Parts: sequence; C-alpha cells; structure tokens
Amino acid sequence: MAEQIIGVIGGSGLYEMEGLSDIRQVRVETPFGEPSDEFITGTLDGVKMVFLPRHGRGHRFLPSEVNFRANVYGMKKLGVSRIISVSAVGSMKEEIVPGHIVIPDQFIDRTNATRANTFFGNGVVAHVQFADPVCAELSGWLYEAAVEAGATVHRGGTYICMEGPAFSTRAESTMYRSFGVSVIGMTNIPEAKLAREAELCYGVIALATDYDCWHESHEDVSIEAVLAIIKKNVTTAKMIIRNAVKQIASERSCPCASALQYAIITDRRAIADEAKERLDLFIGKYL
Ligand SMILES: CSC[C@H]1O[C@H](OP(=O)(O)O)[C@H](O)[C@@H]1O
Ligand SMILES: Nc1ncnc2[nH]cnc12
Repeated sequence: MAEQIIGVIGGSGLYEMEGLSDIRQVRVETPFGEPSDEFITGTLDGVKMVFLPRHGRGHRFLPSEVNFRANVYGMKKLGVSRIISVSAVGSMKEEIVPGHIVIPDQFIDRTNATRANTFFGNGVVAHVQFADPVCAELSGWLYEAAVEAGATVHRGGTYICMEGPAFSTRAESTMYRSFGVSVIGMTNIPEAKLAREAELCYGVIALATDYDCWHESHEDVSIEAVLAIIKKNVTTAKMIIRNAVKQIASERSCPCASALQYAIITDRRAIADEAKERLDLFIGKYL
C-alpha cells in the first residue's frame, strides 16, 4: 500500500505551515515553468505533507500570475494524492459571516482565459469530467475537521472565481449574488481543473473575510479588512488541516484517482515522443 502524501496550498495570509517535523525545502523543476516557491515537505502527526504558498513567500504573484500548472505538477511529482486549498474569500450571502468557514462544492468560472488551466494541448487532447469539481470525500473530511475545530462552517456552496486583481464593482457583486453563489475569490478555478487532470483530489477550506461590496451595512472589501480577519482565523485554518489529516484514509475510493482513464481522445499513435515525455507523469500509465 503506497503511503499517502497530503498537499496544502496556502492562500492569502497562509505562507507557512507550523507543526511540521522533518522539514525540507524542495525545488521542483517542471515542464511548465517555475512553481510559486520551493515546496516544504515534512510530517504532521506522522502523515507526510507538502506545503506550497500559492502566491509565493512574501505574496509576490497576482492571481493571474500564479503558475498553477507548475504548482500542481510539483505536487504530483512529489507524490501528493490529495490537495487541500486554503483560500480567502468574500461572502456573497448574509448568513456567511466574515470569520466563518465554507467548504465549497461548486465553482463558476469568471476568469478571462489568460490563465493556463490545462496540462493538455500541443499534441494531446483530453477532456476530464468536471461536473463535481471537488472531491466529495476530501470535502467531507474537511467539513468534519472544521466542526471539530469549533468553527462555524457551511457545507457546500458555489465559489465564483473572478479574474481580479481589482475587487468587483458593486454591479458585478450584485449580479453574482443573483447567481446564488456563496463566496467569491480569484484563485481556485485553475487549480481545481489542473488537480482533476492530474488525478489529484481537491478540496477547499474557504475562509470568509468580508462581504465584498454588496452589503449595505458593511464596509466595502479592502486588503486591510481581509488580512485582519485572516490573522484572527489562521489558527483555526491550521487546526482544521491538523484535524483533517488525522481522518483522511490512506487509500482513495473516489473517482478523482482515475479522472483521465477515458478522457484522452487523441489516438495514442499520434502522440509525439516529446508530448509523451512532457505529460508522462499524468498519461504514462494510459499509453
Ligand atoms: C488578499 S484578498 C484577494 C486575494 O485573496 C484570495 O487569495 P487566495 O485564494 O490565494 O487566498 C483571492 O483569491 C485573491 O487572490
Ligand atoms: N471580496 C473578495 N473578492 C475576491 N476575492 C476575495 N478574497 C477575499 N475577499 C475577496
């Protein structure tokens, strides 16, 4: 039985993971360029972990600049099978109060296609299923872990992913609310798509930091307010990860592990050696 390794991608305000032992800093080379930073490997209560700050240490990359492909590729290369994303989000519903946790189960993509969100192309075509964009099993563990941590947590909900970096206009915010979404952020869509293509489970701990700009009796979102809420709640986020890691089964019985099995449409004989090499980590077992 292969030992499981859990990946954590830390978002705004979460640039390191405390409590790891046997820590190493690992630089990973990928065919898709440079990841956001060096990966931190270690163990948390006996479970192997890999941590990466999404925007780099020092928060150097815009959401549109993050090399999501290199980040997810690096996780896969280091043997990760499940990714926990920690993300700051704006609340789009009255009942999701800043400080609450949401475990989203759906996404709407409002990014504008400048971000590379597939490993495929350049000679290999694949279409993975994405109807259920997060791993239900992993999300269930995250929910239980958040309850155990004493957080107020909302199970399920739609995360709308905007391009940014400017926050939404009031008209956009009102329109998104009319879609019925729960939270808004700028990062999770490319990550979730790439994780699915890489056959990795993906689950999100979304930390509501503000009411965006739609709420009449709350201030419009600002970085100052976002960081103040994160600072107050980062310990909860870390506790949720710690609780979840204890529960996560080592074997995977979810469909994420075989997402590519029927997704590659390109005739195997038409795939060039260069493409086989570039995508070997993902498609090698299907060729
Ligand atoms: C710092 S507020 C906007 C910023 O925060 C969120 O990032 P992440 O998902 O990495 O926590 C949001 O998506 C924006 O990138
Ligand atoms: N209101 C908001 N819009 C987009 N991303 C966010 N991240 C945190 N709050 C946000």
